[in-house]
Amino acid sequence: MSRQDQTPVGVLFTNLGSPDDTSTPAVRRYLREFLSDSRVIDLNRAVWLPLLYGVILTFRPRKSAEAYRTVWMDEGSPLIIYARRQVAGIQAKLDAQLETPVVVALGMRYGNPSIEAGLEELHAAGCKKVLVFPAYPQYSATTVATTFDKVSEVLEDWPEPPRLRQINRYRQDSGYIGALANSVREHWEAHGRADKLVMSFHGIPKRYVKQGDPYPRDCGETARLLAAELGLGRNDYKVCFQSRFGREPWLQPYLDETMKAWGKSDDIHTVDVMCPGFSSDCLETLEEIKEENREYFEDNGGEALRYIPALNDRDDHIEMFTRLIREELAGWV
Ligand SMILES: C=CC1=C(C)c2cc3[nH]c(cc4nc(cc5[nH]c(cc1n2)c(C)c5CCC(=O)O)C(CCC(=O)O)=C4C)c(C)c3C=C
Ligand SMILES: [Fe+2]
Ligand SMILES: [Fe+2]
Repeated sequence: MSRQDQTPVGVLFTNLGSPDDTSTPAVRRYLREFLSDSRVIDLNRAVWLPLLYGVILTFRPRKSAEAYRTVWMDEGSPLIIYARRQVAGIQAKLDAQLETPVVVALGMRYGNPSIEAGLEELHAAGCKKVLVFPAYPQYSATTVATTFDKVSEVLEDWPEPPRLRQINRYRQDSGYIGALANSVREHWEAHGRADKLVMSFHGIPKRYVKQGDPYPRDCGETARLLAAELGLGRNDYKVCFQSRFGREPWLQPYLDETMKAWGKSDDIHTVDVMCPGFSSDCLETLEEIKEENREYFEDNGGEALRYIPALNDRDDHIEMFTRLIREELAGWV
């Protein structure tokens, strides 16, 4: 049977998503969808919705839109641009490596292109089997589980949903750890080695961890494996958590407090910061780390904070994604 005659298998590649543009109304629409998700904000709706609509969606969109404008690229949101390049790169490698046709579609949990649009694209291509792959190395209910929830919600209305498989994390994958280590070594070759390496992960509320979210354990495992791969001692690096949102305690140590304290210290002059939990650069890396936290460190007396880019569309990153997908498709292709 020729390749064209075979039923294709689908891959729905997903990430968080971004606003459609950097206008305040577009950012409000995006934040409304994001922050209405009860996996992200689990507070009682009668308490949360008045706060969301009354306070947060009134004041935050304008401020966030300004921040998005500082990172926006010619073709749009960095997160979406890199995700599109990842999808194109994976598609090209799968086409070259497999006999069975595989179609890779992009779907964002919030905003566009949506998960619904991605699933419909795969349906239109004739896929009856779909692998859902959220591009988060560490599992959290706030990111991975909500992606699977959304897929189920969309498929509830379909007369014949596809058969599904899922990838729910890849925190320990040797190709992932290897690509992170390569990116650090290349940064060191180009800029020299700073006094400290910070591995900064997006935080979540501590309460979610008490309720069973394994996310910080996943972050710790990635950090330990990466440190071993780079031959780092306990004092050469530090794990921090960024992007705190709201009043309750989040995972600690907080990156911003650490950068302020290190800026004031006498023995730390330079810091390299990387974000292993972000498969693509985005607002939270390009604005919050490369701009905001660099200022916290340097304005408090630090010499230089150098940001190590996310793995984005590096070939070793695309290769790792492609291999993971092939492993997960065993028996289907
Ligand atoms: C990588 C993993 C992520 C986890 C875990 C996560 C949890 C989480 N996030 C918020 C609140 C916000 N996050 C925002 C942006 C944002 N978050 C992630 C990833 C994770 N979030 C990414 C990749 C991005 C960037 C999106 C982009 O378009 O570039 C924002 C929006 C931006 C802003 O207004 O500041 C909020 C808000 C919570 C509450 C949470 C867990 C409970
Ligand atoms: Fe977030
Ligand atoms: Fe942020």
